[in-house]
Amino acid sequence: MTHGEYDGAFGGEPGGTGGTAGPTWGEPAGEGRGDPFDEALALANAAAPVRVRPETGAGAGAEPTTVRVPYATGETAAPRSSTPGGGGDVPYTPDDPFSLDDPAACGNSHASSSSSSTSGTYRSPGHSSPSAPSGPEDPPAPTASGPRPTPAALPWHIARDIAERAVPGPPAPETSALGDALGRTLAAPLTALTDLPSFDTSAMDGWAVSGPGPWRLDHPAGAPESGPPPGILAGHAPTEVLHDGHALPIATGARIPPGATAVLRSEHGEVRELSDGGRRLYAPQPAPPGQDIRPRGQECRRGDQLLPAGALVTPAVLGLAAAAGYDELTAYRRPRAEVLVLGDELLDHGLPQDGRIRDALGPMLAPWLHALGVEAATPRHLADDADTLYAAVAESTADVVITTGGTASGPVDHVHPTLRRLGAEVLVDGVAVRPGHPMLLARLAPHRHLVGLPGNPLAAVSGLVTLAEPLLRTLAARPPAAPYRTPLAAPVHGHPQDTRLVPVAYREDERHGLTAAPLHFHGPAMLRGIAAADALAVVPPGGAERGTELELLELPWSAGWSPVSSTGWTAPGGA
Ligand SMILES: Nc1nc2c(c(=O)[nH]1)N[C@H]1C(S)=C(S)[C@@H](COP(=O)(O)OP(=O)(O)OC[C@H]3O[C@@H](n4cnc5c(N)ncnc54)[C@H](O)[C@@H]3O)O[C@H]1N2
Ligand code: MOO
Repeated sequence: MTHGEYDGAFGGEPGGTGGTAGPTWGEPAGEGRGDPFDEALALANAAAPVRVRPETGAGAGAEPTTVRVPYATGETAAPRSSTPGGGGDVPYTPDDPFSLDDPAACGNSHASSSSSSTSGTYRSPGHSSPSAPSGPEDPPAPTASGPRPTPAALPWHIARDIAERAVPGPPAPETSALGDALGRTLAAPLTALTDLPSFDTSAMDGWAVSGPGPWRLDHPAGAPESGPPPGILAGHAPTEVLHDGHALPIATGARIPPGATAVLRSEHGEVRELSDGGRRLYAPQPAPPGQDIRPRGQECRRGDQLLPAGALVTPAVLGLAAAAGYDELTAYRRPRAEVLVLGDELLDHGLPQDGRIRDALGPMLAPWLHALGVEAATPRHLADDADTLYAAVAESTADVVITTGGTASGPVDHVHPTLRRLGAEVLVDGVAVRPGHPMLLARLAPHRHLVGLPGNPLAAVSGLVTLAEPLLRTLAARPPAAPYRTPLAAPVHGHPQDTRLVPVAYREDERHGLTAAPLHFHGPAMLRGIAAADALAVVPPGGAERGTELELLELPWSAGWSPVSSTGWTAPGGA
């Protein structure tokens, strides 16, 4: 299929994105403080210009050029064709900043607002923590419209680092019933409460034998005199000693009787009737001592560490813990997230009509959060109303409130004004990443945060993996995914200054082995690419050639993380 998706994600004003005209946010840049975290936070609130242009690569040395992107224009670039199938995207041409899917949304940086006003209500990290919001009635709602001061977009890796370190660690661990621990992180090592197996166990159906054969087949004590000997079944606790030259039928998993030296599989032995009425067991091969016996403690001894603290409780871990004698586990509780979907244009069912579209984020975010080990209540769709948003955020009891939409500076983009009204401390206000650069992270109270995802659906995914995932990972005490790099199956063009996150699918390549093939339909308003993707490739400014090894962010369902369903948490005010 030939199609021409091109996100055009790099028109606009690169200099603006880089924060060349950053206003004062209350505290100077943290030069010389030594702590990269403080410095990164200072970047987010920098008074001084912050440049994110790469030192090397395609954008190196180039002066930022101002490219005006018509916001509402009749001009529409004709779809370009690109190579069918595989991947790679259309090269960036600086004189044509138009996106085929949405020129305005991506071309023009949110940083292009040139207001030099300062924000007295944003608090820099150096200020004392804001108190928890008191209620929807105070203070008054500021208006959403009008230019917003230009924050400095943070480099993508720094923004992720800030999100990961926005909380010092997880809340205190809890002890829960075994099943409730699924998807959580162990707060203490899993130590065997018993030997495993806890007794010498038959590994096969057959006969427990003592010494070399042939063996006289005993009739177990208490068994009926007629009929085949029932033998020792799993769950029995044989006490009678099996003497040398004797055998007893035994089932897989049954406890080996005292005196037995081996197990002979049923298919390896033959029973013959004797003239005295007894029966004898013959085997063509000898039964060496220990054959088909699982010795007590073979897997572990009581007190052995089976898993370290910090291990993710997967279904397999639940099984191991049960086998090792656990009824409860002590693990970090799942962080609670509340998703607030903003936008009067959104429909929750049926076909898009009359300028209204389906909400693509509500159905996507809750299960995505579950896959990250987060307890996410059913997303709430809020009207585009400042007071409604203020009340919902102020009253939320979630560890992390995740909003979608309303991050830009349109007439009904209420997220920034609401944060100012709440006295929130903005930790990240814009990230040098495409799509999704208007994403934000704010501290509402010492242990409550808000992640503002842009409304364009792939931009929201970008915000989710950039800011929400690292924050929630720290809250859940989950380790970061192991760094993963894979060669590109096709070239990917880059933004001059910003990182790009591009959906990719794994493909076998004759030359490079397993590769990441860039997918089409990666425009900020599109989900078609990500829905077919295994991962997001982190494309550095300037782009990458075929064969270049790029960092990949695997999607939760391809990385093998355990999905966890929501377990009955209902957000206050939630349906
Ligand atoms: N003057 C400027 N305008 C915009 C800029 C800018 O820098 N200057 N940035 C653009 C970029 S980039 C993005 S991304 C968006 C972010 O906008 P918001 O976060 O304020 O989101 P909305 O305006 O509410 O919506 C944007 C877009 O996404 C659609 N949307 C919203 N929610 C959903 C949903 N749940 N499911 C499906 N689609 C959704 C919405 O209808 C809009 O089409 O701002 C640009 N503007
Ligand atoms: O175009 Mo925006 O980059 O979707 O974030």
